[in-house]
Amino acid sequence: MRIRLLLSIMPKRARSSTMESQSVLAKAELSTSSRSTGAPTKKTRHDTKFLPNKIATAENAALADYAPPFRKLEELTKVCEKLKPPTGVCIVYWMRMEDLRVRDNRALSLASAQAVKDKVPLLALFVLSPQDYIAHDRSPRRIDFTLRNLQVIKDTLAKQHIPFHTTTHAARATLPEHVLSVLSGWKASHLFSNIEYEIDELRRDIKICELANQSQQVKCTFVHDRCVIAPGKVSTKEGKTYSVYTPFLRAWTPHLTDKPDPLARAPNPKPNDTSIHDHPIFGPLFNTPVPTHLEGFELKPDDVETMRTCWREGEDVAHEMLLRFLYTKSRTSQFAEVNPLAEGAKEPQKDPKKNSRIGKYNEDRDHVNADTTSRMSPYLSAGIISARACIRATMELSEGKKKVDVSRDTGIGRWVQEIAWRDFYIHVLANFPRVSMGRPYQEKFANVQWETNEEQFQAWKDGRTGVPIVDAAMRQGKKMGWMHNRVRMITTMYLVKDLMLDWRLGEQYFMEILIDGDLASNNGGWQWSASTGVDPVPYFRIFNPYTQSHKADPTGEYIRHFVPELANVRGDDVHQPSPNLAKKLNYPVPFVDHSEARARAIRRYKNPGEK
Ligand SMILES: Cc1cc2nc3c(=O)[nH]c(=O)nc-3n(C[C@H](O)[C@H](O)[C@H](O)COP(=O)(O)OP(=O)(O)OC[C@H]3O[C@@H](n4cnc5c(N)ncnc54)[C@H](O)[C@@H]3O)c2cc1C
Repeated sequence: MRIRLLLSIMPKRARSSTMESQSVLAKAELSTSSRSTGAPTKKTRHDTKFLPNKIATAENAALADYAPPFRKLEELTKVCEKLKPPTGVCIVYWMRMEDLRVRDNRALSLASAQAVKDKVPLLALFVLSPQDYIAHDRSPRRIDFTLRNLQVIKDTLAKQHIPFHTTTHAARATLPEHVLSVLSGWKASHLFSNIEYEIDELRRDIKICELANQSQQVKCTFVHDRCVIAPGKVSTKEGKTYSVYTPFLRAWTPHLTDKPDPLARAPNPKPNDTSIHDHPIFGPLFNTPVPTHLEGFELKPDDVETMRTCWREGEDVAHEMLLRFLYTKSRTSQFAEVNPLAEGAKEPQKDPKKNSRIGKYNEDRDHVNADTTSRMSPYLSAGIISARACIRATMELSEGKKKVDVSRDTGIGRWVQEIAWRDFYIHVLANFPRVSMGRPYQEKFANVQWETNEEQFQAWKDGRTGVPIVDAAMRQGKKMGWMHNRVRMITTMYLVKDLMLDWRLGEQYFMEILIDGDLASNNGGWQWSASTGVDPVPYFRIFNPYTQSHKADPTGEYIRHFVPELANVRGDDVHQPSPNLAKKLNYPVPFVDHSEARARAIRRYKNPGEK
């Protein structure tokens, strides 16, 4: 029944190849997507015949949870370690979408060490996979950001005489064979990569390991790099994965002092010999261009400008953003679509531990009317800076104290806890693949009855629900490709509990517009608000969007900026304009009464399957 209800409206992200057959949903995705005013478009898909299946059956999700591909990859990696490949003429580092950096990159560092040991050159590879981007709802903004960063990486590596080759491979099912054939053409003996924990990516790497083990030509090494503490390391006494954050954090913290040191900086790659430029195959790789755009993922012209202003590419920028957060104070003039690193946007603080953005993070982090948070998420989710580099920097701020501050009472400690949330959701993703498969973590809520209302869903996307804080946030997302955490929580809760629309619709939409779209954190956030996830908000604790609005935007400046209809409204009215005022200002009135909607949501969650 639920599926049938969804069919009429539901465009859904797919992560797994063992999905229920729902090509109808996929077709709906192509026809009813979020491509209206202002949002980046996917006008021409790279491959319109590619219609990924959408939601896994409960049985398939349970099977995947029972034997997570992540565990299988770990086992296979051990087998690979024993392989003795024939002598090759190069070593290859395969960069993927979540480790777009040269500094402090474990797989790249290991690949370089192997190249030095074998006295052969190091080569770097990136494969653009448009079908994966369609299946995973990658936003054009994220793809554009990736391409911009790849260009920086190509230039950086070229200075070290390391060629960086970017190719495009259309059919994602044959990506493993494609990568191995590139390696074979280059006569590579070793392949190094950082692990990606999404189910499709894990299955792809498993296939590569299996093929490489069969052929005995290439030794594959997949290493943990994305988290501060690797998935699998933090477990309960019974060896299980934590599904509640607080005990996870308690168990996570002692691992920070493990040996080998999880915070240690991975050495930078060593340069190749300059003679590589004369090599008949490797030399020309220096000249292969990084594409400036990918068909089907082009940005709208005005979006190009905003993305380049708000989210500049490159590792240096990521590190500068971090320093800005650690040493300068937040500004009301910086909460919106401006260059965060513009001259005058920063002002070093005398006592940063108290006065900087991080110093005030504990008190201010939920305020959206200033740039109170780091804005590191686009850089962290694309791996342009490592999470461990962020933690190391907080230690330097704590006057070189050896221990990492994880206290709830300090700004630094609170911020480190947010990085731990990031780890938490990645650990969940690795160990409970069901969250990659469109299933609720808590299967008991799979049958909650959703409304099917395209008009309301569209109004939510467009920021025209008549609830100012929701509308401001949705317009911020559309404009900037980024939203503050607090308003992500408010807007998601509003879609799910007030409008009673399926959380997966919103999850997909966020992926399509955000530049920091990341399956683990996005799914974690959505399932938190939908009360279906690991450690979620209880279903009966429903945000009142108007109370939340006062707390998040105490001055109303954020609403006035993003909702120009309300630009001249002062006082409480900006949070909840009366119907008369709304009419006068050509601003919508809400679709639902909050207390009635709240009662409806509680009823439906209490009795899944019933209206
Ligand atoms: C519904 C929903 C969807 C979200 N989708 C994403 C997403 O696609 N990508 C993404 O990176 N984050 C996502 N988050 C988490 C969070 O909202 C953003 O990481 C944060 O707003 C980014 O701003 P910042 O870098 O200034 O964060 P800061 O407050 O400065 O935090 C520092 C870093 O900690 C991590 N972090 C902070 N809060 C969380 C959290 N709740 N869960 C996981 N990691 C966290 C991020 O890497 C962030 O950059 C989502 C949250 C919700 C509620």
